[in-house]
Amino acid sequence: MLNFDSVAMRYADGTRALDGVSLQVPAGQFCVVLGSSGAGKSTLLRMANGLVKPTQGAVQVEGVQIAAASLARIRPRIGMIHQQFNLVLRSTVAANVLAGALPAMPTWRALLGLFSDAQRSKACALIESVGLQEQHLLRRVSELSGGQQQRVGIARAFMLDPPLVLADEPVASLDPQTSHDVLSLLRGQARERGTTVLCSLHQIELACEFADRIVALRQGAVVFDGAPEAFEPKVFDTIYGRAPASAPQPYGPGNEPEAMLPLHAGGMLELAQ
Ligand SMILES: Nc1ncnc2c1ncn2[C@@H]1O[C@H](COP(=O)(O)OP(=O)(O)OP(=O)(O)O)[C@@H](O)[C@H]1O
Repeated sequence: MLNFDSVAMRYADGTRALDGVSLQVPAGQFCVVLGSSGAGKSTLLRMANGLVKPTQGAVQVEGVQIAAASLARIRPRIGMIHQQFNLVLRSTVAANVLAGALPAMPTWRALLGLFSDAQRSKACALIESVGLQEQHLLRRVSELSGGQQQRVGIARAFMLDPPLVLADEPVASLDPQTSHDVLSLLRGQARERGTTVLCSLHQIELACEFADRIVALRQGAVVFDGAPEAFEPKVFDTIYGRAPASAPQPYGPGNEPEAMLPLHAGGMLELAQ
């Protein structure tokens, strides 16, 4: 579904954000990119929808290489969920969710806001499926809590039934309980549709609870790639330079990850110093 082929990113000021990252995310996988601030998570996710062009290597979505010429074809196949929600605060919940359909609409219809009945019905169904009630439909987004706003963001991301969703620290600005609820919702929506998700997070506990696979970055390089239960305190130390506050909860019986692709037994890569 998503392939990063030896990608590197060196920004104009010389910052090396990514350094030779190779990663293949198969269809249907919930893959969490974990790392401390500045590790390169956002850069990696932004490469996957063409917002950042790698200075080395290439990215393919569904086998199509991301390039200026292919972006119009690829973008409607990717749903985006943002840390700061990126909603139009003065607009209603319904209008924000409908905006998720814009990338696939002819420009003139998009400009006039000419959504079809099918699109309106779909938006209503999505709003309900993310746990918002009918009375929320015409409420301004600015009146909602952070957790409710991110539910709107999730509904918008699924409006075109994209096979791939990129979630860039979707719970970074939410409290722990709301973070858990929102990630659970995202995971449920993705599982229901077989959607592939690449999601960046800071919180190891959430990564271990919801990911099929964890890819940990440190200083732009992959230092771990494997199943949550293989994520040992040693790896945590490598990423964050300290021990976890509480031991991550591994998957238990009946809650095994569906798909995982450790690079080799145990999923450990050489640990960067
Ligand atoms: N446009 C830019 N120009 C220069 N340097 C940048 C740019 N964007 C990001 N960087 C740098 O690249 C490195 C990786 O940044 P990135 O935002 O990808 O990390 P991150 O893991 O997402 O961090 P955070 O968790 O704080 O969002 C950092 O050192 C950052 O300062």
